[in-house]
Amino acid sequence: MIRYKKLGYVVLSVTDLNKSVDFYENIVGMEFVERVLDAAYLRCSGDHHNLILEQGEEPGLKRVAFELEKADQFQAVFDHLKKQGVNPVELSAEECQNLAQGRTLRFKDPYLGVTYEFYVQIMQMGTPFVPKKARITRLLHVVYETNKFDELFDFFTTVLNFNISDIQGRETGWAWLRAAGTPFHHNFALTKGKENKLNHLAYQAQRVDDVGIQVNRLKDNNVPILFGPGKHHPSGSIFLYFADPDGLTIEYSQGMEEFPEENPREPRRLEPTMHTLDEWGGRPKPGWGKVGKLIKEDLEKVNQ
Ligand SMILES: CC(C)C(=O)/C=C/C(C(=O)O)=C(/O)C(=O)O
Ligand SMILES: [Fe+2]
Repeated sequence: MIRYKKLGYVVLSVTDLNKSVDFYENIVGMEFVERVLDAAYLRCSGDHHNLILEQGEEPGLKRVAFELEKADQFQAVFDHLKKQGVNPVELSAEECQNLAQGRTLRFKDPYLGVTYEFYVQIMQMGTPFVPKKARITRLLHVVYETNKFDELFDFFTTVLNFNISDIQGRETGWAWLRAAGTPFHHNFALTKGKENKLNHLAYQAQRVDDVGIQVNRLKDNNVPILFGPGKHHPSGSIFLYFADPDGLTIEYSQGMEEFPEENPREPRRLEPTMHTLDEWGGRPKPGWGKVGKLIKEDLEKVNQ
């Protein structure tokens, strides 16, 4: 079965590339690596990229990329996805080189048509990532709102080998999932909704101080705070949500629960209360999770 090293990066479509590069570098705290035509690569680790921003018509999520645990698993994963009828496409050596990655495959989930990418051996930069602003340590998770909750839940847990960390039942369904091999409470989460859209992206903040520092940086730069600081009951993390230049919801998350590989705790069914949402009693602003199209990519263009 598939095992993962981490959630590696996402590709976002943004309406003003220059403005968004400035935001993700100087407000979120990533490091700009390079720009190739209408795409900008940024990092928050030793990897060549942990975020690709692409100039687009509307803001949204174009691709979610996971690094596989080991390079020698690539072919078995490709064959597994093919057997599951997911129709993976392997990128050409030239495409992979352009992406500064090793072997790379892409496929679409059969329900929302979002593009997923599994890759190995991303280029390691010559110098370590040194946070200039708040100490962010990784891209932590992606959360969708979807009206295909049950289908996606099954797809991630049975086909893609994601473990269930917690669920929240009934109409406000939530599921927090972790890719097999990774320790964090969730690197992917789903919430039931009327639409199919990106709810938010989260970066891990190293210390509580980094959340506090970010509150003041957002205020000093007139960046809208959408929710928090607060404390999420599911992962126990302290959170702070804010809007990027297009209104996409970005989260700083500190102190997320980590699961051991051996004998992890059982998933819980959490009560759908405001306490689950924020143990400190806060409420999200109307803009929270509002903006973020799930943008379908044309996989036929891969390798053209
Ligand atoms: C908004 C829901 C109900 C919630 O509680 C979210 C929890 C967490 C967490 O516990 O870390 C998230 O970060 C999340 O779902 O993204
Ligand atoms: Fe989150």
